[in-house]
Amino acid sequence: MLSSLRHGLSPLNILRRRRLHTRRGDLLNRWPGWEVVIGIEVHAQIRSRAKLFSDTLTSELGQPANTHVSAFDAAFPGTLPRLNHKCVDLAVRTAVALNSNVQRSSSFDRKHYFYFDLPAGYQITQHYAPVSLGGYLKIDGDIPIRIKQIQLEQDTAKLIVEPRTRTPYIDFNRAGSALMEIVSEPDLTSPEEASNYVIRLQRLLRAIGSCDGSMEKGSLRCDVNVSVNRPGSPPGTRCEIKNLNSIKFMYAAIKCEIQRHISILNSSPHASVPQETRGFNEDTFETFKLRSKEDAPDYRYMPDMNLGVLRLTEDYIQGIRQTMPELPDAAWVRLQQRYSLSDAQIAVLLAFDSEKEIPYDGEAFRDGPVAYFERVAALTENPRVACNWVTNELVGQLTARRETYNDNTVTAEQLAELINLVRDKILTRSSGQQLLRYMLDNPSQTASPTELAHKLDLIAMSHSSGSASATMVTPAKPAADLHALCVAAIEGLPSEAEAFRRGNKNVLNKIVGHVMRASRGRADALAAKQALEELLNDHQT
Ligand SMILES: Nc1ncnc2c1ncn2[C@@H]1O[C@H](COP(=O)(O)OP(=O)(O)OP(=O)(O)O)[C@@H](O)[C@H]1O
Ligand SMILES: [Mg+2]
Ligand SMILES: [Mg+2]
Repeated sequence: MLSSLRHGLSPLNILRRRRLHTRRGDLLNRWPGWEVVIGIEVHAQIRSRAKLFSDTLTSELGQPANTHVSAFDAAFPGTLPRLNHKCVDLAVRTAVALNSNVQRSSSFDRKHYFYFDLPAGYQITQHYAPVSLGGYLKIDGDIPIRIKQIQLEQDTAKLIVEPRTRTPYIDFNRAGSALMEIVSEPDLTSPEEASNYVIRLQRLLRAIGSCDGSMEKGSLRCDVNVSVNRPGSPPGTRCEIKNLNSIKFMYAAIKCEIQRHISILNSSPHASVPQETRGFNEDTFETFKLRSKEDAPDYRYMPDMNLGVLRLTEDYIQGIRQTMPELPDAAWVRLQQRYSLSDAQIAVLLAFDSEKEIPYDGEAFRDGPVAYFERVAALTENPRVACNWVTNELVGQLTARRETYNDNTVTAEQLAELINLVRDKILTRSSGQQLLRYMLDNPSQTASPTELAHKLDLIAMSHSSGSASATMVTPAKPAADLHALCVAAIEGLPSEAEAFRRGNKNVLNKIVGHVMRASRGRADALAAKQALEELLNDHQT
């Protein structure tokens, strides 16, 4: 423990680290006698308004087909590419966030293949000299997964096959949009780590605004390379599973592929896994062969002579470095240290934060949930309580309404005032929740929660007139109300009252429940309990 502390690890980190290492070990035991090696190529669509080499606007999913196409995107003869620097900015931003070495000079190459989705017959990519080399992304806190390179490339058109007539249709909206291919080294050792890597990468890309990270919308797609080997032997032959578009499918595909490799290798001492490119069948949850290494296309890579060398100055790279926002790992540490939030609270808050809208072309972000929480925390006394209101109540209610943070209409000032009303016992927690619901239903940036609480008759009943509620505001209904409700409850439940008087103290909860229901949540359970006890005991004497 001491030596770990000397290395700057908190006891919590040590625990987490131990758990991880045992977990890594446990996972290895799942396939006894085998080691698993995984490397992932992530294709991330760059969040830019214009495409990579034309000034056509990029499209959102669901926009009418073939409405975002320029002559260049459709490969009309005589059209020339012109590099969109906003895309370069965002790729460099990504490289910096991944601790990768941005190359002072890089270039573009043509990768040839013939398919309906590629009008020019080649894709412009960075084969020989990518924009960035090396780097790493930490998963599970402290396991670095090395990045091999980041390259810029064009996206293809979209092929849509009409299932009934099997007629292929092509939508060129996506053709020529900018992608970053982020290639990892083969450092991942289990499907869990692979999922974790992609989730972390997704979060990072969203935090810096270079990609919206949505696998559902196809803005983030993964090719996963899997091999297995005996411990101590060199890595086995990799198979690449193409185009996985959800974490769930990626996880299943890797598991299935590991088992397939192991059963091939177990089938005879001389068996070997053939190198293949495979697909994943989302219905059977199995991978299937697309092509073998022998029939792998010859891409005939060659430099694209229409594009010069991309040269970046040190000043430019430094400029991007200086505009980096806070990254998720740093935010985690800050939230922990400044506000003493629990791991669970931070996890929810950061997950919620990733719901914020991603601006285009690296424009400034609007404040997200973390900044919102911090404003609420500054106006209230207890950050943990503030965080609970943001993560449980606000997130909970927005989720129940099928909304996200971007739909939230309650200002930080309003939520803080509401929290303080509950803190001062002017509102019970349940009335606070009701008030929040009302405020979401009736958006108004100027409404005062205190006034609304009066208007809606939500002010807490208190058994003592000297309570905070009496000093802060004039309760619409005085403490007498609670008294009256307690009297009514005792009258309404005579046998329970009798049981209590005979010494059955548990029955009091039932009477309290009655009062709480009758008060529509305005009564404080503890105050009701005390008032009932006083009444029942008084009557006894
Ligand atoms: N033995 C192995 N087992 C699993 N993954 C591996 C192994 N060797 C390499 N990889 C991974 O395979 C991926 C190779 O990607 P890379 O883009 O370099 O080449 P490629 O797949 O041949 O090219 P393309 O971009 O045309 O698909 C990397 O993520 C790398 O980490
Ligand atoms: Mg690749
Ligand atoms: Mg590949």
